[in-house]
This record gives sequence, C-alpha cells and structure tokens, in this order.
Amino acid sequence: MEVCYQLPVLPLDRPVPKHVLGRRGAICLTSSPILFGGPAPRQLSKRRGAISYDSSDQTALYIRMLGMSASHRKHTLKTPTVITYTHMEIGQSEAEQPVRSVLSFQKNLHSSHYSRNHTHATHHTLDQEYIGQAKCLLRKVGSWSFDIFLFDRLSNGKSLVDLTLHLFIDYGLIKLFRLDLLKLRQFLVMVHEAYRRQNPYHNALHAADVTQAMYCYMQEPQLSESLTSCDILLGLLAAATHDLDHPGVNQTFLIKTNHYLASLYQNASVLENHHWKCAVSLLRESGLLSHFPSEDRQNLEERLGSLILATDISRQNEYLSQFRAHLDRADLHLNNSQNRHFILQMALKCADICNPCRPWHISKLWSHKVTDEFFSQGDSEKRQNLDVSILCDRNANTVAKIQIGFISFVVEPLFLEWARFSDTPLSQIMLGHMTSNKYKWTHLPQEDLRESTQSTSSKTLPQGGLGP
Ligand SMILES: Nc1ncnc2c1ncn2[C@@H]1O[C@@H]2COP(=O)(O)O[C@H]2[C@H]1O
Repeated sequence: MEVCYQLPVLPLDRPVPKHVLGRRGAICLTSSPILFGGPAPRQLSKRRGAISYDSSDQTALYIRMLGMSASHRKHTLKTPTVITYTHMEIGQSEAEQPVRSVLSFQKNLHSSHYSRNHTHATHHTLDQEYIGQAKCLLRKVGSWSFDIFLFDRLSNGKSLVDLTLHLFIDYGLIKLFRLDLLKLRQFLVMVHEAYRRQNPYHNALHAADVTQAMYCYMQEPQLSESLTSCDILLGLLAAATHDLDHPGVNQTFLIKTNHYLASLYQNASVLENHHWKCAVSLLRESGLLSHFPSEDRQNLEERLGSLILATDISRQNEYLSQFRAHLDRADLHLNNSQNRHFILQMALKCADICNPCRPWHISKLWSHKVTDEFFSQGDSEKRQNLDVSILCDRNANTVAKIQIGFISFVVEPLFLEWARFSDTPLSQIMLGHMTSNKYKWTHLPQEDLRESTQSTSSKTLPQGGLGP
C-alpha cells in the first residue's frame, strides 16, 4: 500500500532541525532516495576479505577461541527472504526435541504464553503500564550506569519490549514513520518471545542491554548531530533483534553437529544470518512497515542485515582495521550516508560487547552469565564426545581468566578506537570501568569474585515482588 506522507518536507540527507522534532534531533521522513533507495552501503555489495585468522596476534587468537574457525569462513550476504524457521533445540537429538520444534517460528510465537496473555495489553502505551519505579528508572535510560537487571525485574521480565517502545516514543519515531502503535508493540513482543529465555546470556535481557547501550552511543554529540531518522530507526531495530533466536551455542558447535543452519548459510556468519532473517521475518509478519514503499522496505531490510552481520565477532579485526584506517585518515564525515552506516555498525559492535565497560556490579553479572553459557556448551560437547571448545571447558577455565583475555584482546582494542572517534566523557567512563574491571578480575581472590556475583539490583526489589 502506498502511503501518503503528510509531514512537512524535511531535508533527507541532513539531520532535522531540532525545532521540528522537539526533544530529539536527526529525524526525517522515509521514502528518501538517499536513505532508502540510494546505493547499498559498500559493505553490502562487497564480498569480505579474510579475517586475520592466520595472524599470530593474540587478538585473532582470542577471537578464534570464541568459537570461530578460519576454514568455515565464506561470507555472502544473502538476499532477504522470508524463511519459516523451526526451533531446533541444539544439542538434542530429533527425538528429544520438544513438540514446539515442529511448529513454525511464527506459530510458536502466536501460541506462546506471553502473546496470549498480553494481547489486550497492547491497548496501553508503555507509560500507562509502568509501575512507578520502572517509569522512574526509564528517565535514566541515557545513563551508562543504567541497571538493566533491575529494570527487567521492575518490568516483569519484559525490559526489551518496554525499553525499546519507550525509545521509539521518545525519539518520536511513531509519528514520523506513521507507525501503528499496536503493531509496534506486537512486533516487540514477538521479538522478546523469539529470544530463548533458557540461555544464560544470549536472551532478551542481553538484547535490551545492547539496545540501551546503542541509545547511549546514538546520543553522543557526533552521532546525535548527524544521524537521520532512518539511522535511528535502524539502530534501535538492529540492537533489539541482533541475536534473535540465538541457540546458546556458537557457530563452531553448529558446524560440528551438522546443524541445518550451518548448511543453510554455508558455514559463514551462520548465527548472524539467522538473527537477521528472523528479524526480517518478524518485521514482515507484524506488518510494522507494511505502509512503506516496497523499495524503502527492502533497503531497510538490507541495511538491517548489514548491521546485524557486523556483530559477527570473527570479523572483529576486519572492522577494526577499517575503523583505524578511517581514523588515521580522518575521513569519516558523517554527512555521508555510507560513513554514517559504518559508524552505526561500529556502534552496534561496541554495544554488543560493552558489558566489560559497565560498572563492576553489572559487568560481573554478565561475565558469569556468558561463562555459564560457554561452559554449558562445553558440557554438551563432552556428552557428545566432541572436541571441547577452548573457552567452554569448565575444567580448564575460570571466569576471571576468560574476562582478562576477552577484555585485553577484544574489548580494549575496539573501545580505544571508539574513544578516538568519540572523545567524550562517556568514552572515558567506559574505558575507566573496563580498566578497573580488568584489574579486579586480575587481582581479586577467586573467593571474593564468587561472593560478589549477587546483583545489587536484586537486593533493591520491592517486597512482594512484581510478578514472575
Ligand atoms: N564478558 C564476556 N566475556 C567473554 N566473552 C564475551 C563477553 N561478552 C561477550 N562475549 C563474547 O563476545 C561475543 C560477541 O558476539 P556473540 O554475541 O556471538 O558472542 C559473544 C561472546 O562470545
């Protein structure tokens, strides 16, 4: 359906004057040949070169330990198509798989507990539903010390839905893009449901955390002055959906267990391609963007893919070298749409692995969660007589050891470059937490680290709780 946009014509390739928007800058209309119909970002059309797997540098080694293998890399960016996914329970035999695995991805969502019980709630806007404390906390959504664990509890475990909806409203995206609030909420509920709650780390809470971090980065001066409405829409959508239906194991595991996703995506960015296709699938099913001209919709889906694929940690060095080269040449001009897209990719990459840069009481919780997931993959590998992935062997690792390696070889190199690009108080705060967290993992006795894993946020919950 063609849509008649009746909002005033705004400059499409420039940030929108603040007075047009109210509180937020950088909003403009859709249907822009620049934003939607323009040439696909360079990363979309180009086949990737090989990552420095052969390099002996420690960063490459660490990244390889995160579960990628050079021989499996063959990058292609697939054309978005709607694929009906089934939930395969990784590590289980066909016979062990629960009945829901034979349902389609969408049917699963529709028949889910959450969807059934929240259909009527879609008549409410976010703020109407909020209890006072969650609402209060949301006022600090732009703060780096925002406690997503506490917010998740206050929002009855649906932090991803509430936080993302709040940001859409806050940015004025609903009006600007003529979004249907009910469809938006339904879409976000479907996104929430498509994350697997049994994963210790790759679940909806991680997506909420990444979305909040992405918001912080998009609020940084350079970005907030230059991002367009489409960039913002994409940034939020990509952050919220970037790990959809994550199975809780890495690509190597999928490859060595002959999982169908590995063959579907030819062993290249298997998980990221899956997350992207799930996101496209949910976008189409929800009809959220059905009023956009099809060319714009397609462009948005492709850009969404390019952002989500950038979160493939095995390609860290590739992106980092590009970033470094741009910074050395000082040629990242954010009035250029391709440069803005690249910065959004880097921002999403930072948001995805920013947990070691959070305050200690939050950061250490993520560290334990991600390690739980690694170790549970290792246990499954042992049960199946497979080689145990290095970081996944609970007998050969400690949380502290993993954290020190991850911070030194993956997080620090990325955030140092980010701070070069965005030399702001936030960047200094993140580097400060990162350094002090690394110090704690290095110097605190193991017993102290174990004792301190209880979230301060869980202690601040009101008596009686707020539901399941
Ligand atoms: N605190 C952490 N410690 C160790 N590895 C991490 C941590 N946070 C994120 N990661 C890894 O970084 C990866 C980023 O991409 P994935 O989400 O696929 O998987 C993530 C984990 O493997």
